[in-house]
Amino acid sequence: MNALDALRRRRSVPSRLLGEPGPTPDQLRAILSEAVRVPDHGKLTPWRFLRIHGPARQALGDLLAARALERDPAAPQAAVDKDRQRFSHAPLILAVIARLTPGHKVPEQEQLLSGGAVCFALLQAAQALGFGAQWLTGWAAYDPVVTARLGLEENEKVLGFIHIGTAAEEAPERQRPDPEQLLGDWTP
Ligand SMILES: Cc1cc2nc3c(=O)[nH]c(=O)nc-3n(C[C@H](O)[C@H](O)[C@H](O)COP(=O)(O)O)c2cc1C
Repeated sequence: MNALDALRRRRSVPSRLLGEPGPTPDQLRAILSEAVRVPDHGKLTPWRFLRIHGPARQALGDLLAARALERDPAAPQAAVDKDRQRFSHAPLILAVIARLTPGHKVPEQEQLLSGGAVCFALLQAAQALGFGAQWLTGWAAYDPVVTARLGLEENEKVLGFIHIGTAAEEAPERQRPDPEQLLGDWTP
């Protein structure tokens, strides 16, 4: 498959449809090597990865469930259970963490965008190796208690949890915007 075909066929696989096997250590290395090739103004490397796999997935789910009840003691049981299972489907989750340098001549927006490109590159590399993947955030990515437990520093943000695994079934295609509708000509 050429590169354009691969891009045309790209789509996310919902995390609940992702299971074993996940990437081998060599495949993970290949995926990460691809992801760090993103455009990065000023070579700041304004991102890092956190691997969540094995029993750490359930531990993070338990942490989320406890925090969900702390945030809202009346949270419905079904919602809390969903949070508990959030990281238990895909065998591997890579949290992409932005490491921002405030006040740098490379604006923070560009540092964040570079991290967004990393997230997308992870999806593409995982798909190129035959895996399914999905980029998720959810409330936990923005919750200060959860991010502190993930070990984030003051200048860091979760840009996404990239869930990677083997798709149990083909994901449905979603309707895509018509690019012609989005294209305008600048006229002087
Ligand atoms: C920054 C970001 C965060 C996202 N977070 C969620 C999320 O928390 N829950 C969700 O259902 N989809 C989320 N999505 C959407 C999915 O990643 C994905 O786009 C969607 O499942 C459609 O798949 P596609 O990649 O084939 O368009 C997010 C997308 C982005 C870019």
